[in-house]
Amino acid sequence: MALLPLCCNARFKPCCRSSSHYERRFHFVSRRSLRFSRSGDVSICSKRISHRLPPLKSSSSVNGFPLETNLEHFKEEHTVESVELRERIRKWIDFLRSVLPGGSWWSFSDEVEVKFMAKPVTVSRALGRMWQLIANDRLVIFAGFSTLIVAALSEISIPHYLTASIFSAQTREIAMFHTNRQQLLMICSVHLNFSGLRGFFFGIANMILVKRMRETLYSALLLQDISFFDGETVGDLTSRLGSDCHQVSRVIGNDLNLILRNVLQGTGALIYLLILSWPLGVCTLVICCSLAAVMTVYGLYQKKTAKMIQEFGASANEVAQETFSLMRTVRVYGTEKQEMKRYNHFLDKLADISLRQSAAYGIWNLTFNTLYHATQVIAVLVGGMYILAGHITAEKLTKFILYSEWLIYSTWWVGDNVSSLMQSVGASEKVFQLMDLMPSDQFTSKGMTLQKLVGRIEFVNVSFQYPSRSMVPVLQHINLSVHPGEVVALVGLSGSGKSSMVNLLLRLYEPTDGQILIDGAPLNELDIKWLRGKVGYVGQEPKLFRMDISSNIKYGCTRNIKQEDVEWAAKQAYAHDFITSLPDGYNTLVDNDLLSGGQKQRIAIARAILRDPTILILDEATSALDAESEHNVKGVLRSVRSDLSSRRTVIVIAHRLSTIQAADRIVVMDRGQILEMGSHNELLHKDGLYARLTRRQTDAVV
Ligand SMILES: Nc1ncnc2c1ncn2[C@@H]1O[C@H](COP(=O)(O)OP(=O)(O)OP(=O)(O)O)[C@@H](O)[C@H]1O
Repeated sequence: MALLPLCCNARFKPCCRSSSHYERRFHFVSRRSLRFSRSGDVSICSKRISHRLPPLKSSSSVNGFPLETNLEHFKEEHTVESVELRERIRKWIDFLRSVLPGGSWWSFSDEVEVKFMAKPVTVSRALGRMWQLIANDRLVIFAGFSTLIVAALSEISIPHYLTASIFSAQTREIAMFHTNRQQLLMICSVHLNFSGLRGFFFGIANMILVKRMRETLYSALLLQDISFFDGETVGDLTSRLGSDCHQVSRVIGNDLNLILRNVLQGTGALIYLLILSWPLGVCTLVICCSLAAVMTVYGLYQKKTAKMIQEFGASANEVAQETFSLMRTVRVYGTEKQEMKRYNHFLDKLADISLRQSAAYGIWNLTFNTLYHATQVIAVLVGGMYILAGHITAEKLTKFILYSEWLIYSTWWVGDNVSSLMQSVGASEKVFQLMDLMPSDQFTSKGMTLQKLVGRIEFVNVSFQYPSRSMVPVLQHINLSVHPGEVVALVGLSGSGKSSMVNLLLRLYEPTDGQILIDGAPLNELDIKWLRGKVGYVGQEPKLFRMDISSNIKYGCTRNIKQEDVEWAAKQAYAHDFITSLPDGYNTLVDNDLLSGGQKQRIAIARAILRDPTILILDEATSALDAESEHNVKGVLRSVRSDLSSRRTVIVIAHRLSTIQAADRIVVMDRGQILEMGSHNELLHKDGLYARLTRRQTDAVV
């Protein structure tokens, strides 16, 4: 029985230690004399031993050990074995008790580390939501259900005509036999055609539903605040979009379709049975009701397990996604086994739940078969007596047995499909909860646009902390004014809040206090889409999209862009030469891993330049460039400044202080506050943090 070790792991932690563990402890008691037997360190079992042992007396000896001590030792060993045996038996009894219906083995409550459980959704609400999604294509659904009704009713008539044909042949009623045979053929062909159509329409309905669900969920996720993504993992979200949406979509195409078919056929069979013989019909109905009661319990259990499987599946997915995306780090640090262990942790959880799910399925099957055979036994016993008494014919009893089988199988199918429906509803909870998330204010409110953006930026007493770490102040009372066309550099130690200032400027987060003004207008009152169209941004580790280089450079640019414009921007970013040296030039499909960090940065810089932004933000944009490229990109900054017609405000963050010496103003930050401000020479003269950092970098180079 493989069940026991699993159950021990899961539920009997205090008892599940290996026998060698106990052996070690008991030997410890016997060897170190009774002095230690009452210490707190020794378990209940060892205390029991200590009560039974008589005091030590030393008279004669064998092999240098006192004889009585050896005898005592033997007794102790013997007692230890019997205690161990009793302990094992107790464990087994506990286990058997726990696996009885309602026992603790079936419950998941305390051992599940589900990260995020959504609010429970009722079946009617889930169906209502699905109907909303598919309502525009209701014709397909109506066609599906209409063909289903015809197919189900024609199928349920088949046993009647089949039996009638056989018995009319047996009684040599030739005319009746031909009529029955023709009707049977007609009914069979109606059933075949309509069940084909039913499959077709429900297949289409399924496809439409899964597409709508994914569209709706994807767009709901895309419109969330950036802080939402701080709290969710990519693996979890892709799992909702992938397997969960697929599972939920089964509701209409599979579960409802089959439930309705079987309900129709079961009802038809029951009516027919009651007409044939009402006492036998009532017996079968009672059995079906018992089956339905067991099924309800089973269905609810399945719903619960489905939710857990969904959560743990998503967690496993998350681990795999993270490992694959960091494969180079994993390989270099040789942590394959560690990653396997992390993944296995969730696989074990899944296996544990699946084990209980399978056990529940086994019990359900056993119950079903018992009840099913009970109907046959009752039909043969009672029906046989009715035949002997001449109340019914053999033909009627045959029809009865066929239809009672049909009824019981329909009930079974309904149960199976209801439990599958419950699983789908379980999977729908998180999907619907994510779908119901309100889009970020930035997308719902229409802000104002300015006639012309000149690029004045003001931080007025801005304080900020990230929503995911609301206790840690990241920026405190920042006051900074950047003039149009000015190049301002932000420097400071790592974690001092430079990127956070840029995040606020891009309105990826909202300040917790104070406000940011752009050309004198509060940032949160401006149309953010319009503003972002006028801002160029190059981040610390630019990630490129899996499309060709031209498309990557054009990405997000709303103007009509020609190839010459793309090449111009690439030349400005000193990317043209390396792009043209690639076999497919600008048509090269970008794969993040096949380009160097510096090359990716140059493409990202070209993308920012192509937008011709009024405000250009460079966050460590040249960190991966070699000295020559960096010098050239600095040239781009200089040319931006000297070309009066295209003056733009530039905010640049750099750790390499040589990069920003030419900036108009350097802002030195420390622990979320502005410490110093001025030109390179002024700050050197001040001999503060900036001068210290510059000296350190110069020393490091020397
Ligand atoms: N998304 C986030 N959620 C919570 N805390 C964050 C987040 N991003 C940054 N932080 C925290 O905010 C603080 C400031 O980070 P920030 O990235 O602004 O520093 P920085 O000066 O740009 O550092 P670096 O020079 O290393 O890029 C750090 O303590 C960091 O841990």
